[in-house]
Amino acid sequence: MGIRPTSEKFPLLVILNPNAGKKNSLDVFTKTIQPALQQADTPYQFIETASKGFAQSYFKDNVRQILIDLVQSLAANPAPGATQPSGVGNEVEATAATTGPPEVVLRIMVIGGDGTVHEVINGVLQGIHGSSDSFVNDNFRPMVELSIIPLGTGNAIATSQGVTTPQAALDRFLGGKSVPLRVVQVSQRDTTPHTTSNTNNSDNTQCTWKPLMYTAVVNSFGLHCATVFDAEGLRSLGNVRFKASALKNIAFLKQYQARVEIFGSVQKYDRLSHQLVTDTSTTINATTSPQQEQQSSVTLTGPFTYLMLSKQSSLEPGFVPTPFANTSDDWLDILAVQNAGRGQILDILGDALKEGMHVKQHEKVEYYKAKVVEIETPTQGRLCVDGEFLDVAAGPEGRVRFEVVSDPNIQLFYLSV
Ligand SMILES: Nc1ncnc2c1ncn2[C@@H]1O[C@H](COP(=O)(O)OP(=O)(O)OP(=O)(O)O)[C@@H](O)[C@H]1O
Repeated sequence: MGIRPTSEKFPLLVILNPNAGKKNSLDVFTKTIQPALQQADTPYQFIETASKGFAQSYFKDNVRQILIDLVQSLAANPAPGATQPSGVGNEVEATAATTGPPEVVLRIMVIGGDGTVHEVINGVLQGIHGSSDSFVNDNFRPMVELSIIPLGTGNAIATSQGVTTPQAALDRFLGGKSVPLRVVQVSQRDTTPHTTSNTNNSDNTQCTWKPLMYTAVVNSFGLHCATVFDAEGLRSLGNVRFKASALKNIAFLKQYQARVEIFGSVQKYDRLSHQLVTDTSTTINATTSPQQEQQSSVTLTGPFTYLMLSKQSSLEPGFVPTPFANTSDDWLDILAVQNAGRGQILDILGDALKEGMHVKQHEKVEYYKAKVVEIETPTQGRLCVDGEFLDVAAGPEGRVRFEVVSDPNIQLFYLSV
């Protein structure tokens, strides 16, 4: 995919999905974003996605060269007082980086929705770590700063930061402030005996995990997953497609069989004190034995009506299913509703539309903050992972693991706020 920025074009890459949301992103870019960038004297390279998967492939194929160009450009023209960037892989000779980490910031403006952001994140990480020689390490660790212009349907990441219009997002970008954007690794049980050192022993046998992708928004099972799945086929309805799909799935409400296990540290929402309470018996510390680490701290046996594992508090303006979720913390927020009837789930979702009242009010709502969660379904099941779908095999071999990543070589992302 030919286009990539050259050093004189830095510091900004703009990637635009013309198919997102109301399909007006190109228009908004031309009328609002482009003039503002020109006025702010911000040079940029523009990339328009041509199809689903384009953004991911683009970054997978090009991010290495993009970073090399950026490092060379910074080395040739260092900002006054800036730390010199050190080398990337073998291509760039290490420069005299003697104090502090290299300050290499790759800025990417994403014009579209959460699906496009998901592709950018996964493409960047595949490009950096996909080949045998990952070139990001303690000596070279760039920041990847995302500025999201919310022109998708839900825009969960931007909405969770209180940004609901392109102009507000543009103002945040121009303001230059950013916070960490933490991602969740999604892995599936690897039944072939070899590879990763990432082990867990949830059923008392040695188990390895095959990383599948990273998510930054929401993973779900049950009603929410079915709603997103059916809404894909209703794209022609525009933004009301989620409501139409949700109503259909509530009318024909199903309960979804699964077993959910939370490992390690857990906080649970306590409806009496109205706060999150840490279960100290689950806290992992120096005295925790490997056996204790491998036992689940919480097990939910279902059946589930609604199950959501989220890094964002809001999925669209006003809809706040996981009100304590924080883009920048290292927790994964879990909303679990087991075996609820139609009236109960309507009440719960109605209150989630009132800025997250459901957590305070409904006995059927369980709310946790966790680090590692595993899901297993007794029959073939479907998970929604940032708007994509993962069909999982029945039983232990289809088990899926969600883990907020602590590896600094993965946690490269920042968000303009
Ligand atoms: N040029 C294109 N043509 C068709 N689909 C595209 C194109 N570029 C990207 N896509 C796909 O469009 C899908 C929807 O994009 P995106 O998520 O950005 O918008 P959305 O679904 O409207 O918003 P949100 O995810 O915030 O609800 C993504 O799966 C993305 O891969």
